[in-house]
Amino acid sequence: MSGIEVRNLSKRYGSLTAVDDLSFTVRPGAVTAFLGPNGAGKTTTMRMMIDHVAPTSGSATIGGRRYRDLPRPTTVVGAVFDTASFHPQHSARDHLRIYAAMGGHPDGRVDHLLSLLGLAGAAGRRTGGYSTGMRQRLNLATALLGDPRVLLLDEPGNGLDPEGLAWLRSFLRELAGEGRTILVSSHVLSEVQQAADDVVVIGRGRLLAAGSLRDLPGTAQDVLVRTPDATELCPILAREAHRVDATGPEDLRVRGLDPARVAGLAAAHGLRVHGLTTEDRSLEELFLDLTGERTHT
Ligand SMILES: Nc1ncnc2c1ncn2[C@@H]1O[C@H](COP(=O)(O)OP(=O)(O)OP(=O)(O)O)[C@@H](O)[C@H]1O
Repeated sequence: MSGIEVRNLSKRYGSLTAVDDLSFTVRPGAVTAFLGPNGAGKTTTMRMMIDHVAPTSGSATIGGRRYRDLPRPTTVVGAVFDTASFHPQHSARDHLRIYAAMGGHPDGRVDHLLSLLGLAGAAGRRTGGYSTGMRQRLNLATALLGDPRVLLLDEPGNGLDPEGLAWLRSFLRELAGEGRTILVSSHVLSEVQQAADDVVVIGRGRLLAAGSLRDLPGTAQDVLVRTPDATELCPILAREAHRVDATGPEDLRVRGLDPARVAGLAAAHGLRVHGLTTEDRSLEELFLDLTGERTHT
């Protein structure tokens, strides 16, 4: 088993609570998007998973063990952080050889990874002249040296162009298809949405939502109700719905109830419904709602 379990994890820096009693799991064989606006605590959480930062309280385990208790951690977990840097005079091949030697990984992994990540042609060039996209690929190659079952990627899409992002998404899907556990953070949902099976959303260090993308409340559909009896119907729907908003004198937007249930509740109370339509909500909207970066109308 190589899932990640985060339990009541907190990190305080003086009076600032960067991570606030977080609990969630990340399963193998899936891409889990770790989402939250800048400063939400994503990097701090991921760094606590690999002992770069000591938790104030709580724990993070990988396959049931703390990182420090793993016998050869780089064969279990590969991590890529935004701040990773390379010696500008070293070529990508030099860089990977050094890290392979340090981790005790076979030298043969170096050329394998260079070609897997599309860097074979540039392998002899000094990394000082690499583009952002090439650096991100080299970061990934470094993390994959130990053929780890778990990958922690902190904002790997930063600075990538649309083509690079598309490549990254399909690469992550491939890795998850091999049964690996992939946790990938981003503050831009659209970067990872198409690649993700699951999401963990945090804001100000706290968990806002976690689970399968499909099962998250609100990712399905909103029901738009046109009714002259909006005032009466609104509180009735609100008892069962996730949320009901009056969008006009005769219009309600209902989240978390299917159209048949909305119609059924109206009929049961003798209230009139003149129109019932559904509207898909994008995860982007859900994300903005959850993180409070947009007030709902
Ligand atoms: N070493 C530190 N000392 C003090 N405060 C810190 C430290 N590291 C992080 N913080 C603070 O903790 C909070 C969470 O930061 P963190 O980098 O984990 O967020 P993030 O979600 O990864 O954001 P970003 O996407 O901007 O990296 C921020 O307010 C940050 O300023």
